[in-house]
Amino acid sequence: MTRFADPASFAAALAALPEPDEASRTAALNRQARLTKPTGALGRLEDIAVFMAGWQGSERPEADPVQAVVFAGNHGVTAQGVSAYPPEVTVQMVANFEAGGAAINALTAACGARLSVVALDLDRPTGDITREAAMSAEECLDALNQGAAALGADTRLLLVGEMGIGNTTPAAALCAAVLGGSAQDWVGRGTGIDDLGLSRKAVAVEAAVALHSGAATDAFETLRLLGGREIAAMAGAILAARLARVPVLLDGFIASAAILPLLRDNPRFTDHCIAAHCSAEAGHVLLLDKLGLEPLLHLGLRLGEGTGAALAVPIVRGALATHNRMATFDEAAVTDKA
Ligand SMILES: Cc1cc2ncn([C@H]3O[C@H](COP(=O)(O)O)[C@@H](O)[C@H]3O)c2cc1C
Ligand SMILES: O=C(O)c1cccnc1
Repeated sequence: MTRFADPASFAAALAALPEPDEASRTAALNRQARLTKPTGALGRLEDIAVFMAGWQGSERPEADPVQAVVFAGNHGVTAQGVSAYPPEVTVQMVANFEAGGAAINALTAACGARLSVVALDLDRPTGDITREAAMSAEECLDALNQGAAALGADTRLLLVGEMGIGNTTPAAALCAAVLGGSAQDWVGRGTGIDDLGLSRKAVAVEAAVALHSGAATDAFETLRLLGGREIAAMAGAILAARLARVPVLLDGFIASAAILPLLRDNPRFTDHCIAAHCSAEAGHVLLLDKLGLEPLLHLGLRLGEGTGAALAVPIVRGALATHNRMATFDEAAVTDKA
């Protein structure tokens, strides 16, 4: 199990990422070329099968067990009036996840994924990022480690989601700090905030970036100063998945923003990630573009929780079903192209 002893060991892990197994990738590519279909006719499903083969180190990879984890955290920046809903909804939704009543419960049941929920110190919101650091180094390290610890030993495909009222604000601040641009480029309506709320949100993001961006020079400090507990936990889980060569289906704007500081420190970081969808949150299109990821789905979701990732699981299952079960030209006695 991955555990980061200190910020330096987190940075060291990020600097030495494992790569996919080239022999398995090549074997999977060769198999795709022999299956009974015109070359390339399964489009992106072929890429997904080869991607899974490389990370799993197997010519015929499997998706199961598929594991979904929802991380929950609270945010001091909600004091700035940046969300349409009150912060107590975070803990109430954790109870709803545990009772099976949230969208992610329905969607993980529908796609055949195990679901667990990790609530991170909900009674201790992070610092208001417009005024202070979100977390101390100890708190940030703990959140990263709780994320890393959530990865199941047998997981073959990881889905990471979040719940945290106000968290589209730190997510936008991470984007503005790492990628530049104005706060307006990165803020969106989140849970459905009105025009006045949206302008308060832009002001909050601007203030947070002005206060912290000079010190937010590496992934750890950026997550610590501008992120949140569930944001750091997602980053920790996605890094632990990489270290275990487990591919990740990325969810929406917040999950994508969580890995942005890691990508800045290691430009190969997203190699084990598939963007499941492009959310309706305004900055997500631009963020995915900067991450170099092409989303599988455009469904207008703006929920988080890992819902978009769960909806993409059947696509991965379809990719592996065709890859593993189709007959080759030889097996089916079908004439290949000349
Ligand atoms: C009932 C409810 C369930 C949710 N599930 C996810 N979110 C989503 O909305 C929040 C982010 O939006 P903002 O930054 O505007 O607060 C996060 O908790 C996110 O997971 C929810 C929000 C609500 C209200
Ligand atoms: O894209 C997301 O993940 C998102 C968007 C709005 C609200 N909550 C989550």
